Amino acid sequence: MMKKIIITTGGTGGHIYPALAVGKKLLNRGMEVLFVGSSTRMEKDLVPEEGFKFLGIDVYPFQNLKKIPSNIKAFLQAFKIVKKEQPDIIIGFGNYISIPVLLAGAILGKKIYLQEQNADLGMANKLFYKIAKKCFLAFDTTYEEISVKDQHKFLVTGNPLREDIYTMDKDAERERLKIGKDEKVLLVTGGSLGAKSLNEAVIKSLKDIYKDKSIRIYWATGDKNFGEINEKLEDQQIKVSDIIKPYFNNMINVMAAADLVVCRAGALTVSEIMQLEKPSILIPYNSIKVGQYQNAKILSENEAALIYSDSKADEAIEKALELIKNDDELNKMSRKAKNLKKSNAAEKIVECLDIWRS
Ligand SMILES: CC(=O)N[C@H]1[C@@H](OP(=O)(O)OP(=O)(O)OC[C@H]2O[C@@H](n3ccc(=O)[nH]c3=O)[C@H](O)[C@@H]2O)O[C@H](CO)[C@@H](O)[C@@H]1O
Repeated sequence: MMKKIIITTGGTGGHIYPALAVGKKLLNRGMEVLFVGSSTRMEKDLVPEEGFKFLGIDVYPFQNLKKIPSNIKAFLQAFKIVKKEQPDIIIGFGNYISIPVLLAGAILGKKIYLQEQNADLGMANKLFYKIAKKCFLAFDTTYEEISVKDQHKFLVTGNPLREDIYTMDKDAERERLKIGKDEKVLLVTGGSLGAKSLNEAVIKSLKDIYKDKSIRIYWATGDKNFGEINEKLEDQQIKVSDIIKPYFNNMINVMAAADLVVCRAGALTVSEIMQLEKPSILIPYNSIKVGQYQNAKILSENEAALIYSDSKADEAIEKALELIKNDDELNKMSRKAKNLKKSNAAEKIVECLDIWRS
């Protein structure tokens, strides 16, 4: 009989893309896959666009006490879904959004698996790993921090990335983007939501960057800031073209073509940097809650990246413009990033799931 898997996740690209990567592997191997996420956030569009069945529940961050009634409702919605669908397993990809389905799954005695994208275990995964069959980790450092008695619950696989990244070639992508032989590509990205401080720093230097014909910038601004940025650039008489966009659907291709990446330290971006062997300058989002500094440290402690604080975003851009001209240093950083990569995580995760016996 066809096995059924519920995947639960949402909120940001960093939680959704790895879930989609695993979902696709499962579909290809003949499994039935159902996604459950928030009815209001990115996953409600992203997941169906990728051809998956999606059910939305009305879940909100648990710190928001006003939302308690709504979250009770979300749990009841999740309970109904799990009871009706009778999945063989449930896989949670972190975020508060995954909590109602995982809780329902636990009560109904379902096999639970987890995936943690970040260096530090997030709240949802901390809550559930003890009852899970396995929690798949992106980074070795996370495993090393876990108490010895719990380590058997964890397996380091790397982050599941979009499949095409594993065959991506820098020269081919540069050709496709019509990048000249002597042109240096600087990619600036604030993650799936954009980064205000980073955007402001870029605006300040954009005229200089444009003047320097040897540098081509690709800049993902995020949706929120794009309108405002557009106005500011118009004031400076800079034309927004296809290299400055709120969001790049072809981010992996642009990153493959890049010589240097300046970005936040979301876990997926960090894993993509490793996979594509890119030197980077990281400006972690400065909320302790999301743990981006810990992600950034993995690259910087291995000399593959430099870290700047949010308040030093201007300096980070200045440094980027200097570093991008230093091939020796870029090559060295690239080699260090290469040492950290862990390929084919989705495949490894799927192999470990207890669904292959009839
Ligand atoms: C503010 C916040 O809560 N951030 C969290 C969120 O990050 P967030 O979703 O911002 O960041 P990630 O770097 O993990 O993932 C972003 C993903 O979106 C893609 N992308 C991004 C921009 C773009 O224009 N096009 C595009 O395709 C990237 O290639 C990447 O695959 O989830 C991550 C994974 O749990 C966490 O590490 C972050 O701390």
